[in-house]
Amino acid sequence: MDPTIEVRALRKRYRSTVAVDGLSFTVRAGEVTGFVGPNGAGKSTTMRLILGLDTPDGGQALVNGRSYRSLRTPLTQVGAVLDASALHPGRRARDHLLWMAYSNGISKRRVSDVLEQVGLASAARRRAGSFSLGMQQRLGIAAALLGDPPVLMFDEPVNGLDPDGIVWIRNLMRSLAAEGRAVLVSSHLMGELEDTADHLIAIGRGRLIADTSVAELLATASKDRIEVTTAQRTDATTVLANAGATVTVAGPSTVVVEGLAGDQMSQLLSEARVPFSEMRRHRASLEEAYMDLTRGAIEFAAPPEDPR
Ligand SMILES: Nc1ncnc2c1ncn2[C@@H]1O[C@H](COP(=O)(O)OP(=O)(O)OP(=O)(O)O)[C@@H](O)[C@H]1O
Repeated sequence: MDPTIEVRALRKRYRSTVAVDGLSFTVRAGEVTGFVGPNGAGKSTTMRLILGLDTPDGGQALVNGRSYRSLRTPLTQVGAVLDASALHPGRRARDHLLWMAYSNGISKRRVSDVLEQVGLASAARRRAGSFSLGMQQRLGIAAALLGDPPVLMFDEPVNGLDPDGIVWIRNLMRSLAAEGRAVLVSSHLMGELEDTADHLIAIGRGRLIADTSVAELLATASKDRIEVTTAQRTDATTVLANAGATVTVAGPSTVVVEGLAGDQMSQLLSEARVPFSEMRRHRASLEEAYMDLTRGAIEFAAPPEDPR
C-alpha cells in the first residue's frame, strides 16, 4: 500500500471554538502537499489529531490505513515536527536522538545518519538548550527522519530558518517526496510553498476550502490575466478600467489586466493612442491564485465570534 494520510470528517471543538469542522482530505505518496490557511484555521489541531496527540470529537485520521495510536512502531511509519522548540534543553543533540532510537527499536547507526543529513554532525555533542531556532528545527527534522518513515509532517518548518536553511528545507521536502514518501507541510504564507508543493489543501475556520494540484491552480489563475508593458501606465489603466477590466499595477511600466481579451485591449489602447510595447499571458503567483481561491469566502479570515 502506498503511504498516505487520510482525514475523514474530522471534528475537534475546544469549548466554544470549533477548531476542525468536518474536514476530509488525503495526502498522497510521492507529493509534497501544502496545508494552508490563515492563523487559527485549524492546521496544527489537524496535525495533532493525525498524530494522536489529541482526541477527535468526530471522524478519524489514518496514517497508512491505521489510527496513529494503533501503530506498533509509529516512528517508522510517520515522522513529524510540530514544535521544534519542545526539546530537553540540557540534553545533547546526539543523546536526544539516541534515546528516541533506543525507545523505538531503531538502530544506533541511524542517529549519525540523520545528524549528517540535517547538517548537525558537528553540533552532535552540544546541548539542545544552546541551539538557535534554526538548529532546533534541524534537530526536530532529524528526529522525524530517524525511523526512515514513509509519511512526514512539518508544521511551519521554515520558522526561524535563515535563507540558506529555507532553501535546504525546500530541497529536503522535494527529495523526500521524490523518494515516494507522503509529505504534508503547513504554512500560512503561500510564497513559502510556491516552489515546493505539488498539491494544496486550503482550510479556513476548520473547513476545507480547496483540495487542488498546484499546477492546476496556477493555470486557472493565470488563464484570464494579461500583462501589458507601457510607458503610460496611468493612461492605460484608465482606458482599460473604463472598458470594464480589473487593472493591477505590477511594476513601474507593467499592469496586469483581467476581464478583457488581448485583441480588445490592443484595439482600445490604439484608439486612445496609448502606446504599449508588449502584451503577454501573466503567470500568476501562488499568492494571487490563493487570493482568487478564497475570494468570496467572506468569513474566511474573520475570527470566530465569541458567543459570550
Ligand atoms: N488546546 C487548545 N485549547 C483551546 N483552543 C485551542 C487549542 N488549540 C487550538 N485552539 C483553537 O483552535 C483554533 C485552531 O487553532 P490551530 O492552532 O489549529 O490553527 P492553525 O491553523 O494551526 O493556526 P496558526 O497558523 O496560527 O498556527 C484556534 O481558534 C485556536 O485558538
